[in-house]
Amino acid sequence: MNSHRAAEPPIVALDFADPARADALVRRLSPELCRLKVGKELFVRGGPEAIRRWVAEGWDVFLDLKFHDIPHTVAAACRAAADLGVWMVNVHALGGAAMMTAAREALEPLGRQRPWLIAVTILTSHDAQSLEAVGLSERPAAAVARLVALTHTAGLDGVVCSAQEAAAVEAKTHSAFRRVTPGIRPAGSAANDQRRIMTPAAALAAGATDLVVGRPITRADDPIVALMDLRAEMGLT
Ligand SMILES: O=C(O)c1cc(=O)[nH]c(=O)n1[C@@H]1O[C@H](COP(=O)(O)O)[C@@H](O)[C@H]1O
Repeated sequence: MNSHRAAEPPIVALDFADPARADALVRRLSPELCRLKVGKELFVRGGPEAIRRWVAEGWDVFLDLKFHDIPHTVAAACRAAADLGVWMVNVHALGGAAMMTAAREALEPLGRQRPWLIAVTILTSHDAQSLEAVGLSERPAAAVARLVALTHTAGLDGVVCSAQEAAAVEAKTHSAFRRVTPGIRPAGSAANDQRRIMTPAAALAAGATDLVVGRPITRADDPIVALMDLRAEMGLT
């Protein structure tokens, strides 16, 4: 457990159909309170403009497009993400070692300016049954462990996994290897389509380094109250 270290601010998943609504929420937040995640829906609807603006305003933006393609294409896409000034970018570990290595090598020339590069292991919406249906007959935790090893060997900065696997990831890598965990659900909130979930406090206790939270904040009656409650549960004031 990383109790000796203050938790990093949560990452708010801006999964909105209307870019103006995403911006309206961002206007009520501050970079000291949280980081921002832009995923497929907002990016396809709004494009890179808002990202450039938020980065210029001092926000840490995680561009979550989960690249998964041939190495050349993914490397070029990661470089394009870096050119937007984002703080973190992700690929799918299932794209393989050559793809992840190409992504890392595309970012390396940027030195300290480069974004963190992490790999999604097994989506938090999967359980053992749905994994089996796509041909992965191992338990989610075993599949995550295999993909963590591949990601670590490829030299990436961390993984996206469920908080249920965070402790095992830390044990197999090192404490600075990021364990970015979606599927965070405060006690009593709806799981929605997530299957491998944990509460914020339990996720931190299990060794998650970066908590990703979407609907429990963005669909709350008052997103600011929900964010402050989340921060309180994380031990942040
Ligand atoms: O890479 C991600 O961010 C991600 C990986 C994963 O395995 N599961 C997962 O839910 N996510 C993202 O994390 C966010 C979770 O949102 P909520 O389920 O609304 O809290 C969504 O934007 C997902 O796209």
